[in-house]
Amino acid sequence: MTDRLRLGVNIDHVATLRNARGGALPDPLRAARIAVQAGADGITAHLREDRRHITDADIEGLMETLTVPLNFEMAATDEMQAIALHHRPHAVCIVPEKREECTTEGGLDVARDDNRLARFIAPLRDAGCRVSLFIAADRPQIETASRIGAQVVELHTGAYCDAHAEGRADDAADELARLTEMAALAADLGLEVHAGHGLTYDTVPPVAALPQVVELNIGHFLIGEAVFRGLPDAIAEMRRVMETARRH
Ligand SMILES: CC(=O)[C@@H](O)[C@H](O)COP(=O)(O)O
Ligand SMILES: NCC(=O)COP(=O)(O)O
Repeated sequence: MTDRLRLGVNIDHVATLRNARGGALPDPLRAARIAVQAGADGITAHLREDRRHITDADIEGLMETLTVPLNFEMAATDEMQAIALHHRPHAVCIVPEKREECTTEGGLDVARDDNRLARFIAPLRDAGCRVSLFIAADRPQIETASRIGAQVVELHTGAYCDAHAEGRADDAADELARLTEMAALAADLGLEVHAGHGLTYDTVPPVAALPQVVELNIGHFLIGEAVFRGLPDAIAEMRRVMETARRH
């Protein structure tokens, strides 16, 4: 298998660090530029409703300066829809959000909220954005995503990564089997398949090796790793690990 797997670098946590002190540093836009120079195919940024990391000004700056596609992550709210329709980023990835959560805890419940989400994504598609739904690797979610007109699904890899990190090898294997089966189902239904959340150098290889997966979005680990080895090197190593897994 030789198809190049795209890497989207999520810069949320550069903004987390900036916001810890207020002010302008470290600058997420600079991180985005460096990520692109280091081999990122796209930039991902999540404008949370509480603006805990990425801000409206960050999104505006990314739209003005990015030379690669922006994957704009947002909740399915009227406020976020208006922002997306104003900027018209390359991709809009709709994610579930709970204000009190530490990070995105699960996938969007597309199966239960199908009618509302169908109405919600239609204008985004009409505006030329690729609509992606961030979902668990679960058959009803994937079938509904396809039925309501999403072009892309991003499979949540958090449960797999958590099981791996906690040494629950059997659970990690089960989660990986689920990702494998559901990536195939999504592709069969004509959906473009992405994956992400919590991926590291250790957990990325089997996900990168899934032939249906064409894009990985990775952030928290890379920004953490950048503290020790620098952002270009952290990203270059991720590319190397992904490409090695893809070749085998
Ligand atoms: C949707 C997703 O998995 C992440 O891209 C998202 O950005 C997570 O939110 P935090 O970055 O706030 O943890
Ligand atoms: N959608 C997943 C993403 O953008 C990155 O998630 P993480 O690597 O920050 O956990």
